[in-house]
Amino acid sequence: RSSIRDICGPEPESFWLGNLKQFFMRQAGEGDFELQERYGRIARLHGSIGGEYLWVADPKALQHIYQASGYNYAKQPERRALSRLHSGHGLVWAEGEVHRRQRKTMLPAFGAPESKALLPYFIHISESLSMRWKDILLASRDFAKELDVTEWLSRATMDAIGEAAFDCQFGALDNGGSEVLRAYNNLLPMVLGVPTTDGIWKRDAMRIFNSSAIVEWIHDRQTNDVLQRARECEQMVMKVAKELVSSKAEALVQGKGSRDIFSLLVKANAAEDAASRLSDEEMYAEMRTILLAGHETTAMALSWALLELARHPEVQTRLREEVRGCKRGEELSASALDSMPYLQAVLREVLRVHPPAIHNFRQAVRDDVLPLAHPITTKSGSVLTELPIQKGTRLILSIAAYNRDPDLWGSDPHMFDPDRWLDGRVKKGQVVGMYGNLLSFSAGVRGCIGWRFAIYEMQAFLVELVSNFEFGPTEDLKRLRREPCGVVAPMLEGEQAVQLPLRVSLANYDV
Ligand code: HEM
Repeated sequence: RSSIRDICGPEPESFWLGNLKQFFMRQAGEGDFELQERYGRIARLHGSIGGEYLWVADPKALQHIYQASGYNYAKQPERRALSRLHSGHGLVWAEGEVHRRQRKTMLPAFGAPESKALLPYFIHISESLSMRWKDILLASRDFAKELDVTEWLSRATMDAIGEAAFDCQFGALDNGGSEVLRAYNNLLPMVLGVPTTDGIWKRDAMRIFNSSAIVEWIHDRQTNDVLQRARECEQMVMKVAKELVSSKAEALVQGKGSRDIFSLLVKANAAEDAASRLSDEEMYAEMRTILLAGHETTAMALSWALLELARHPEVQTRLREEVRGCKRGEELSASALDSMPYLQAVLREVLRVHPPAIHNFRQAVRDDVLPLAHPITTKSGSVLTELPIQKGTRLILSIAAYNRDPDLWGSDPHMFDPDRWLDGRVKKGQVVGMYGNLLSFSAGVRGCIGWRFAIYEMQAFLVELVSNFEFGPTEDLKRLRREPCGVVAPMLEGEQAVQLPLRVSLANYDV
């Protein structure tokens, strides 16, 4: 018998989909916030055709799963199989020993000094974006224009990944980039898609095989538009990956190593003993992984940041004043960024309210007992301070709900208010997440390897854009939706494309 059958949760809407339609076919996080409101931090959800999930937002339980349990909570097999479609057998896909080996080789490229050394790349790309926008605004009637900022940020973060991760000029800002890069644009929303009843059912029903190898075998024999696009993308990027791996290896032999992520990875791999070294196939997969994991996530986080600045002009003005006061025309340095507390507070608040990924999906590898920070009362009336978990239990770890827990972030967790980070409202103590105790970068052995890279990149972009431009809302924002499609993407009601139209104008220099 399932150990979670006695846990409270909503009644299933249907046998075919359980609660999955009401949970997933909403704007990002709405299903989570409703469970949080009604059941607290632990709930049971019904999956398709009799399946079930344990939904977890309790900080102590999450800390146990992410931090203390190592590989005891593995990725769900059918989700791993999906990740193979967009990034191959690389780090996002790998489990257990294979993951440990891949991650050990990749870690040195993502350390604190290595990430800090990438700041000049990010400054350079953010200035290029700024110049493009200035050209557009200066040519417009009142130096203001409605721009789809997500489209621009997607291109800019693609160029940033190109330079900082691969030492390649992708040219996405200048000319939309090559065929490969255009294929990567919006790949996640395309492959994982805005949830539909059909899509949710098909994805969840794969659960019955309980094997990523079988689901991958099925994917390899299916044809549909999504799989076709994923395959084309793979073929295109593999060509580039092969060239890149051999040119980096050649540069290393000639002693011409560079500081980009991939050069460091090739170097670290060459230093490994033969048994733990990444194969060529794995290196190609890591390139695809970094391209995808490091591109859309940052573009979306920056988009939500500009949206919140547009909605909160007082935050925008205060941030601009701090940035201009600290920067004073000098080249931006990491220590200058550290001297901007409001910038740090704004960035943390954006990542708290708008985490680009809102769930992690896991499965218990063995029987376990979850400790709970907040006791729960079961359907039969027992009060539990810890929860037994049976091997095979499927869990939905809610980044969205944890990031809005009133016990951790203050009594108004749904409000965007950077001041909570400065006035003591944010609770200190139990550490679950890796940046500001947020779960936005996940945590533990599978936590985001690129989080420092992302933080430097986003800081560089925010400093450049806020000091030069003013952001305001547009009429279209009345139709704005936060769509969960691999990453949380802005879309407009009734339209399919990822987009965020904001009014952008030149910022006043007298302020
Ligand atoms: C705002 C930006 C970012 C956010 C919010 C973010 C978030 C995350 C999250 C939640 C995970 C865990 C996924 C899971 O376990 O299923 C993850 C993993 C990962 N991220 Fe990031 N990420 C960001 C930027 C980046 C960047 C810039 C890079 C690389 C340059 C990167 C590379 C990776 C990789 C390789 C993994 C897999 C780690 C592993 O499984 O060991 N991410 N990220």
